[in-house]
Amino acid sequence: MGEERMSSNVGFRSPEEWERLAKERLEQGPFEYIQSGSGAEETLEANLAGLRNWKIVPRVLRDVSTLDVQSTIIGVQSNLPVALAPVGFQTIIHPEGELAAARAAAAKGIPYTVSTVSSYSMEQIAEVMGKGARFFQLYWPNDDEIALSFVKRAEKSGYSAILITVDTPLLGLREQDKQNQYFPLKNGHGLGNYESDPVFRTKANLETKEKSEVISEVASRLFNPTLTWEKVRWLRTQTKLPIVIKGIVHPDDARLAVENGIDGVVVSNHGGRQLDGSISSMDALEDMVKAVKGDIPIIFDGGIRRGVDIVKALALGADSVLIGRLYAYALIDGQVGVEKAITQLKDEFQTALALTGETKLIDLKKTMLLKR
Ligand SMILES: Cc1cc2nc3c(=O)[nH]c(=O)nc-3n(C[C@H](O)[C@H](O)[C@H](O)COP(=O)(O)O)c2cc1C
Ligand SMILES: O=C(O)C(=O)c1ccccc1
Repeated sequence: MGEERMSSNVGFRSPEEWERLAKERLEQGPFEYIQSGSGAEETLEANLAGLRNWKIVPRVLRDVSTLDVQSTIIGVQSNLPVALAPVGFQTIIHPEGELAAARAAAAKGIPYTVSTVSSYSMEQIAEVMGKGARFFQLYWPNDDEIALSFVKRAEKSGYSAILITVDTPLLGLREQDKQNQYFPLKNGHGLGNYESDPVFRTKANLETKEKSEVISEVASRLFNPTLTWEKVRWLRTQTKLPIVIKGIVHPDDARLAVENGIDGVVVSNHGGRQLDGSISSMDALEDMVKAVKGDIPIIFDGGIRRGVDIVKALALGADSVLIGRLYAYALIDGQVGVEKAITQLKDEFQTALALTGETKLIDLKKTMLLKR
C-alpha cells in the first residue's frame, strides 16, 4: 500500500475539492440539481450529521498488516463493500455520462447501478462495461408493460439485480431547481432507456414525434404513485433476477420486504432529495438491522464521503454502501475522475479499517462505536 499511496497523492482531490471543482465548472442549474436536497434540506444535512455523530473507539496492537476488503454485493464480487448508486442524467456532468462512470466502476472492480433515467441506454452501458458487475434501478412507470420491458432488457444485457426505488411515488420538492427553473429531463437528458424501449416506442407513437413531445411522453409515464407490494410480488413472478427495494427507512417496511420475497434492501432517503424531515440514513440503520439482519443483505446510502463513513455504516450492521454525489462530482473529469475518486475511497477505507484495529469486514461491530 505504501508506494501506491505516495504516487496516488499526485493530483489528490478531497471530496470537498471535487464538489468545489464541480461548482466551478458546471452551470448553476446542473450543479445545484446534483448538490441540493428537498425542502429546507434538513435530511440532506442530517445524513452527514448522522454519520458524524457516531465515533469510533479504535483498538490497537492487533496486527493489521493484511486487510481483506473483498465483498459480495447482492451476489456479485466487489473489490470494496461499495457500489455506485443510481444517479440519473449523467450527461449533465460530462458528455460521456454513464459510459464514463460505468467504465470506471468496471476498471476498479465495483458494481455500477444504471438509473432508469440514464442518458445512455442500459445496453450501451452494458457494452462498455464488459464483464463489469452492474445493477439496473427501476423507476416503475405508470405502465406495467413498460416496467416489464425494462426488466427483460436488463436480464438480456447482463444486469445482476433490479433495484426498485420506492421513495419516489412522486418527485420531492427541490427549491433550488424551482428557482433555477432547471430540470434535466426538459433539456433532453435521461432519455436513454425510454427512447430505446420498443414497448414505449409503440405506445407513445414515437416515430412521428418531435423531441419535446418525446420528453412529455416520458415525463407523463415516469412515476407511479399507485405502486404497492402487490405489484412487487407480481414482478417477483416475472424475473429470476434478485430484486432489491431501494429507499426504505422503516423497519416494518424492511420486514415486509423479507415477507414479500425480496433479496435485499437499500436503507436510503434518496440523499435527502425526497421527504425533507425524514430520518437520517444512519439513524434509521440501527432498527433496520434489528429487523432484517441475517435475512437479507442491507445496503446503506446517504452521506458517504470518506472511507471512515463506510467503517461506521458497516459497524452498525450494513453489509455494503452506495455512493452518489461523491462520484457524481468526480465525473466532471470523466472516467479518470471517477476512477480517482474510487481509488481514494479505497485507500481511505483500508486506512480507517486498520486504524480501527480491524482487518476483516465481518469483524466490524457496533461495540466499536459510540454515539456522541
Ligand atoms: C443527482 C442525483 C440523481 C439521482 N438520481 C437517482 C435515480 O435516478 N434513481 C435513484 O434511485 N436514486 C437517484 N439518486 C439517489 C442516489 O441513488 C442515492 O440514494 C443518494 O445520492 C445517496 O446519497 P449521497 O449522494 O449522499 O451518497 C440521485 C441522487 C443524485 C444526487
Ligand atoms: O433527482 C433525483 O434524485 C431523481 O432521482 C430523479 C429521477 C427522475 C426524475 C427526476 C429526478
